[in-house]
Amino acid sequence: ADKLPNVVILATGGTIAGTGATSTTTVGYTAAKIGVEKLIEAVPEMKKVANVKGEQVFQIASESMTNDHWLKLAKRVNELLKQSDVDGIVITHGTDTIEETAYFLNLTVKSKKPVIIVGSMRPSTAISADGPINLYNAVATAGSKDSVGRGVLVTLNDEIQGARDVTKTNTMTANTFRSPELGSLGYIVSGKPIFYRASTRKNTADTEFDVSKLDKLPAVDIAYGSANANTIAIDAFAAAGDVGIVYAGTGDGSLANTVRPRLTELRKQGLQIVRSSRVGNGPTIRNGENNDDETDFVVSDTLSPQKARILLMLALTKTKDTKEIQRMFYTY
Ligand SMILES: NC(=O)CC[C@H](N)C(=O)O
Repeated sequence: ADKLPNVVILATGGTIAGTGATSTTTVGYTAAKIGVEKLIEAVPEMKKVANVKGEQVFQIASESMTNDHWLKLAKRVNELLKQSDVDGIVITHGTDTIEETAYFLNLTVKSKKPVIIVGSMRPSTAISADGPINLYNAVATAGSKDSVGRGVLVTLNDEIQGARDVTKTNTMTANTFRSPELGSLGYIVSGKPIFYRASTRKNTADTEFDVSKLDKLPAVDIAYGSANANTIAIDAFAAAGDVGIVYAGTGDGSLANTVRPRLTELRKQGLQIVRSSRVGNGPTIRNGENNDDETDFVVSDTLSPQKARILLMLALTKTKDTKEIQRMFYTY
């Protein structure tokens, strides 16, 4: 018989480690309560698909995830994946920012070995809690040779999503994770991942980013467009010393005539401006709703504002050149 793969579970908190007052409490529970050993004990079936070890890296609700947490996590993942006795990693995580951590690691993990991020929508104490099956599926996926070289994956609800395109689409339901338009990558059927597609964008071992020597990331924030838009938020970001702003514009990243001149001015002062969209689907197109060559802005392509923030931070660790940064947004 084949030897079982070695999978390390890095626990960070979230609802998967949450507890509610009663078995019918599915909203209004407390996230990030249960430790990694308890999570592992709750799913003895995992031992049939992998040798599992656990590490508690943080114990937080994922809305409180920071750049510093990401740097620490990426460094630990890279350390572990260098070990010949580690075949794959599972990260348990709150669902609110799972897609951001997944994309950050998709750009900063320097290995083709599987990295799977998993969470749950119901706390561990709920009837039909989704955490245990999600964790089992994640461990099976992390231990599978079929998962090698596919970038960081998010697995919930028997589905496999790619880090670049996945997003939380529903505040409450178990099937909240989708990759709208561009599609999920596959399913997990009775503990076996089955892949149907892959993103054409570069990831993990094939990226140009290296955070191993960084202890901080460039300051980048997101401003949100709407009717009656003003410059209060972007002025504050600039005053606070941000080096980049992602503007979640309306439609195809369109900018109100009350906003465009100020963004253009900030670009001249050296801030990097990425034009993205609040719509959630479709590309923000270069020289579409704005003359980006003239204003010297970058467009986010199909990245959501929250993922554009991540790529802009990493891009700014390498270059300040707009053309180069735009190339990165078409590469990752
Ligand atoms: N379903 C969840 O995991 C949400 C709980 C919490 N807000 C978090 O993201 O950690």
